Amino acid sequence: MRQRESSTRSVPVRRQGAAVPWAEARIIAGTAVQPLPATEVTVGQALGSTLAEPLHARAALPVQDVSAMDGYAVSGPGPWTLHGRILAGDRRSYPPVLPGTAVEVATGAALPPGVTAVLPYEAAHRRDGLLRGPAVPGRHVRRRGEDCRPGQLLLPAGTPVTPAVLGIAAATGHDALPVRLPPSVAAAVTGSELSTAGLPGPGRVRDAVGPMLPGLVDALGGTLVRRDLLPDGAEVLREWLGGATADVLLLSGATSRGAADHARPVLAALGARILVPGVRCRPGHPQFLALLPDGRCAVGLPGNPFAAMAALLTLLGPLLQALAAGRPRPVRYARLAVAVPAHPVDTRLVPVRLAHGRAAPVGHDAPSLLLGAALADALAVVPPGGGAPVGEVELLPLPG
Ligand SMILES: Nc1nc2c(c(=O)[nH]1)N[C@H]1C(S)=C(S)[C@@H](COP(=O)(O)OP(=O)(O)OC[C@H]3O[C@@H](n4cnc5c(N)ncnc54)[C@H](O)[C@@H]3O)O[C@H]1N2
Ligand code: MOO
Repeated sequence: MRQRESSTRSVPVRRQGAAVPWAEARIIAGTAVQPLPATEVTVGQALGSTLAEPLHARAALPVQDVSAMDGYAVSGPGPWTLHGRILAGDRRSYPPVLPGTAVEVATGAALPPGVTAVLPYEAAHRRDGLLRGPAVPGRHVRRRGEDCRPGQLLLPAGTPVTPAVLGIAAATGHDALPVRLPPSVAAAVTGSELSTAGLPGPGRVRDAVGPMLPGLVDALGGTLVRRDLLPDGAEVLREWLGGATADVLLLSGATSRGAADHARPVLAALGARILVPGVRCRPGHPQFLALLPDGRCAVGLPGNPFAAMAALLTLLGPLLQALAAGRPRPVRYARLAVAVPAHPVDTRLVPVRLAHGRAAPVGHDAPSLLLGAALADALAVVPPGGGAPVGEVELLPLPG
C-alpha cells in the first residue's frame, strides 16, 4: 500500500439530473462550499481543527546553547579540572568555561561560553581530581536555533492540528492558534419503521445508521452536533431543516423516489439546488448533494445502512475538507489480493482487509448489511469498466 496526493481534475459538462460518476461527485462536493471563517483558540482547544494560517516559530529552539547529555561540559582537550554544576532551568549566569576546565551539566542545562563538547557520564573517567575522556568538539552540544530559527515557517495553512502540531506550537511559544474548527454536522435519520432499542420485529427496524454517525463524521474531520430520529413525512422534515443550524446537514433515508421519500421534494421546495442528483456507484447510488439558499450543503444518504456509509465516505469527506480549507489528504492505494469484477458503468465500493500491502475483499457487502464494513479496514474503490480491474485501487479508510 502506498500514498499519493489526489489530483485536481476539471469537471466535464453533462446532462442535468443524471447521476454523476463517483470521482466527479467528490470533486463537486470538494468545491461546493467556501471555507468556514477562521477563529483563534487556545492551544489546548485546537486539537482536531485546521490551521487557518501558516505556523511560524516564535522563538529559536533551543533558545540557547544547551547540553544534549547528562555529564560534563568541557573546554578544549582534556584532562580537565571540574568546577561546579548546572541543571536544566538554572537561570544563574555562569562565568566562561576556560580551556582545561569542565562543569557538570544536566541534559538541557544552558552551556556557558567556552564549552567545546559535552562528555557523557558513561564516557568519563575521574581520577586524582582530574576528568578524562574522548570529547570530540561539538559533540552532545545543541546550539541555539539548530532545531528552528525565530520566524521560521514550520507548517502551512491547512495542516490538521494533531497532537504533534500542538506540541511544536507550544514549544515555539504559541498560546493561541488561528484555526478553522471542525465543521459541525447535524443529522436527521428518517423512517417510521425505525427504533433505537430492543429487538427488530415485524415493521420494526433497528436504526443502524445513527450509531455510525458520530465516529464516521469525526473520522472525516467534522463534529456531529445533533442527531434526530424522524418519522417519514414532508412536514417533519421541513421543520427539522428549518431548525438545524449546523454547517452541514445529513438526511438518511427518503432519498429514493418512493411514496415516503420526501427529501428531494422538501429541499426543492426550500429553494435548494441539487448539485449531485445521484452517484454512479454501488452501493449508494441514490445519495445526493444539495446546496441550500443560505450556502450550506445537505447530503442525502440512502436508507440501506451500508449504502449510507458508502455515501457518507463519498460526499461528506470532500465537503468537510473544503469547509476546513484542509490540505488534501493523501490518497491511499493497494493492490487487490484477488480479481474483483468491475461493474460496467458504476464504481464499486468493496469492503477489504489489508494485509501485506494487499486488499482482500471480506464479502457480506449487501447494501442493507454492515457486516462486511465491520470486518474491513477500508473500502476499495473499484472503477467501472466491465473487466477485472488491474493494478492498484484507491482505498477509503474506515475509522478504527
Ligand atoms: N424504484 C426505486 N426504488 C429504489 C431505488 C431505485 O433506484 N428505484 N433504489 C434502491 C436503493 S439502491 C436504495 S439504497 C434505497 C434507498 O432508499 P431510501 O434512501 O429512500 O431509504 P428508505 O426507503 O427509507 O430505506 C431503504 C431500506 O433501508 C432501511 N433503512 C432505512 N433507514 C435505516 C436505518 N437508519 N437503519 C437501518 N435500516 C434503515 C429501510 O427500512 C429500507 O429497508 O432505495 C431502493 N429503492
Ligand atoms: O445503492 Mo442502494 O444504495 O444499493 O443500496
